[in-house]
Amino acid sequence: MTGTEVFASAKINLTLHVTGQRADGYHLLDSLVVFADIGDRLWLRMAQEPDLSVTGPMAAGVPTGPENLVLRAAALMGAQAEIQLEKHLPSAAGIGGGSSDAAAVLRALSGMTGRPVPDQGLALGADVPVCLLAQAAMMRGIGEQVEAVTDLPEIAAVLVNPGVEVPTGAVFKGLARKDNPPMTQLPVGVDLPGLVTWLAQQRNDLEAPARAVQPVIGTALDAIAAQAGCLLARMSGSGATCFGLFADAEQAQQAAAGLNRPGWWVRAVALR
Ligand SMILES: C[C@@](CO)(OP(=O)(O)O)[C@H](O)COP(=O)(O)OP(=O)(O)OC[C@H]1O[C@@H](n2ccc(N)nc2=O)[C@H](O)[C@@H]1O
Ligand SMILES: Nc1ncnc2c1ncn2[C@@H]1O[C@H](COP(=O)(O)OP(=O)(O)O)[C@@H](O)[C@H]1O
Repeated sequence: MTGTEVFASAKINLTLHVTGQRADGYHLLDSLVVFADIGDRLWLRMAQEPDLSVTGPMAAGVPTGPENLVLRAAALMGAQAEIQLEKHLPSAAGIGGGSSDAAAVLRALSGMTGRPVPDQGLALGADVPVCLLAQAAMMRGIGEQVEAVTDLPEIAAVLVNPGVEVPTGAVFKGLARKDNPPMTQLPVGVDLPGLVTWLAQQRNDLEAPARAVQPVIGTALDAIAAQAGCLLARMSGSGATCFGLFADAEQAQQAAAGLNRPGWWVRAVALR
């Protein structure tokens, strides 16, 4: 399909602290979010009726009806669009695939129609505002407070999804405590060693409940940590995708080769 092409990059929560819960059940977060140089590709154009086709290596199981977040994004913008979505990111994986797709459509349709995006797209999901920004950010509230972080170093990393889907709501429900401490202050102008030292003192509070739902997450984290040069291994979002950080792209690529297991999705990436 021809039309406007947009890119929806993978979102990675380098940290994810759950610091409270609102009366409506949504949790308060304190998270440092970055984006990878891999993602889904979309093409869209205005049409008489909404239409969606989903292709690509990770298309299996992705809804093609009006529940798909890209069609919900078009509806939120009051636009009729024909959309082709080429899925490269695993779904229900803690890397915001659907949210990033929705944000890419909101951004494109806002540009095409001149209409502002209502409420940063929060109605489509807590991860949509940060995906709309699509750059390193501190994310707070339930996800609606996003503040760009412009002085992070680029980080070589490997992403590993051990082939299981994790439903976000179930992981939040499994939290033992909802009132955990927030992140400590991120040092200004931090370099990679300083960032890794700081990250090692932060947490992903959803890791324990996600591992209870899918113990293979622990296997993935151990396998990443065992790769030569791995500086830090953590889970992103509500899982199951985990990441390892490395000093350079060559080490991340070697780690990716070492993590090749049947059914695992493994990619060497740059995070920024
Ligand atoms: C956990 C995070 C961290 O970035 O990432 P993912 O694991 O989805 O990638 C996000 O907060 C997920 O955002 P998103 O996937 O858009 O969530 P939503 O559709 O709004 O909510 C799905 C479910 O997660 C729970 N939820 C989500 C966000 C939040 N701040 N508190 C919650 O309790 C609610 O139970 C909700 O019903
Ligand atoms: N464009 C989309 N891409 C992937 N999943 C989608 C999309 N639209 C709706 N979904 C639904 O959203 C669920 C969560 O997918 P996703 O947004 O990738 O999760 P996460 O934010 O945990 O990575 C999927 O199981 C799928 O049914």
